[in-house]
Amino acid sequence: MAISDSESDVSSGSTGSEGLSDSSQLDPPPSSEIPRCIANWWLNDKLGAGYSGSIFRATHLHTRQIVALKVQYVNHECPTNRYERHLYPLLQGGKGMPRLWASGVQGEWDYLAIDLLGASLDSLYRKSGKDTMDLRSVCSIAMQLISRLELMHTRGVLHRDIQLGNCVVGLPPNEGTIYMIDFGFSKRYIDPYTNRHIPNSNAKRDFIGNYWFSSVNVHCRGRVPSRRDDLEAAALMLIHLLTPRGLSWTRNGVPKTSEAHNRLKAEKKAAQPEDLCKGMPVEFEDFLKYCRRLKFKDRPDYSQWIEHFRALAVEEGFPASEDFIWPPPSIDKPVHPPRHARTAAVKKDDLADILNDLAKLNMGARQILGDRTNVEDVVKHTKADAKLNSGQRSEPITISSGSESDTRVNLMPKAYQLNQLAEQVSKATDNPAISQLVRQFIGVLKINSSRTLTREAFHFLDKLYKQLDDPSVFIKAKKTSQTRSFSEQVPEREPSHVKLGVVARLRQEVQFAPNNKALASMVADFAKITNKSTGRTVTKDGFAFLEGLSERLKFLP
Ligand SMILES: Nc1ncnc2c1ncn2[C@@H]1O[C@H](COP(=O)(O)OP(=O)(O)OP(=O)(O)O)[C@@H](O)[C@H]1O
Repeated sequence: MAISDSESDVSSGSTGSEGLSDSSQLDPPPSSEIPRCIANWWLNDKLGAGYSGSIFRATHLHTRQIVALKVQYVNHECPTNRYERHLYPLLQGGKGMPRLWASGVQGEWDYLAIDLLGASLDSLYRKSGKDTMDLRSVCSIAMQLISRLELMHTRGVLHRDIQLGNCVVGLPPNEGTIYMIDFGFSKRYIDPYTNRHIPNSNAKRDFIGNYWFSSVNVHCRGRVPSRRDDLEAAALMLIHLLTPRGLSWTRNGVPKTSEAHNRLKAEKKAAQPEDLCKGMPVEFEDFLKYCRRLKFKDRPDYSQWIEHFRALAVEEGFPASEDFIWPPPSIDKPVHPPRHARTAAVKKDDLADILNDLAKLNMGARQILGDRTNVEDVVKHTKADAKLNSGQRSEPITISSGSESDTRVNLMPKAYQLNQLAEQVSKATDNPAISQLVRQFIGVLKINSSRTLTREAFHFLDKLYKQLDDPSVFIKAKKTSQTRSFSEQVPEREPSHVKLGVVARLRQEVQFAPNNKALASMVADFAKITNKSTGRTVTKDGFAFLEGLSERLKFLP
């Protein structure tokens, strides 16, 4: 933890200054090293150290009980033990909350004796050497972390410093449980006397939290933290774990100057959920957006999100249990087969192929990929493996095996997204907006479940078709096209085997479409052909067509 924004000697990225004494008024530093024995606790090995103190494995001299002893110089400028000893009693007995066995001050040393726990997620993840964490582990962390926050919030307490280093696993037999630690920045948000929520305020306040995951509202806008901000921090932490090399603003270490801190804040503030979550299952983007939509005093719907992440794990072929299993079992051998042939993100090989296909589209000097840092990274990593596929027939990427009815519950987030996009596209009044919506549509298709066109996806295409087909919608905002649905147009009788040929042609032609009406007719052809094919699968050519459509819309008046 750091006392001011410009402190640099911290590794966790935590920082705070609210309610802390000015360093110029501090008592002199401790006259001696930490003793081997504090109160009745014999200090063994050091487990970790933070800005304000050190943690030791310690043994009780009489009972032989072993605990983690958090030791702090009593007049430290950031006296977090003093705050934590008042917070722990509120959290006792909850799953994943360490027990406080004793606390006090002896001589110059303030100590807390708490349950001895295992490694932090930060250290487990670092030691794994991987540049992303596996999806099953991230789903487990999501379920447990949201549950822990629900418990803390139900007891009237905000954590305010959610980060990997503050989530630790239990020791056997509790190694599947994730515990919250470090309540040094925690605060009651329910006034114990009035039982009311703390008030909001527009006055700028000192930042308390950590650089990596504190919410945009708290970190970048100086707002008062509430339940939504703990949840947003959890969302950012989960997204960080699934992003190759982590969120971009975490890659340069803790900012050493206030200029560097301002740059970090600007980067965090500008990062949109859809960009941060490219290539991830849609639940993560949905979750971040949900947290950001919450109002200051809103109670988050914890159980809904726990169930979304459980459903995601199950769809991936993993157990529904939230237990954290580390190291993760091989992803080649899920406990039961996935209900869909589905991966968390676009497979690296597929992605390289799709991007190669796109690169071959004649778009002149225009940059097709824009600023898609994550995608570029993945492409860089797969460069060696990427096959040039010129002249190859386009193959379906994946085929759905389940019927729509037996997957409806698990596909709720996808269906919801698609319905929202359909709604938005029917109200869009210019081509750049439609282009953006098509891009989002592609994102939802690629990352959620099998890449089939579901009923909701057809609904979106239908609305898109209508909007493109009727130029009058652009004259008066909010007018919705009266064009008939493409499914009502004269049906074509093409055998399913022509699909690949038609979509490949569409993909080529879309870049030269002279106007929206021509694009509308292409959308109708694409939807009809895909509807007729077995499994209604979107092929690589299909995705290239949609990408080309989105690009073309940017340049048509
Ligand atoms: N109960 C515990 N059992 C085992 N290890 C622990 C325990 N509590 C903390 N640790 C270890 O010590 C590290 C620091 O703990 P903690 O975050 O509570 O201290 P801090 O001084 O508040 O740190 P920071 O300044 O990083 O916030 C943790 O990341 C963890 O590795």
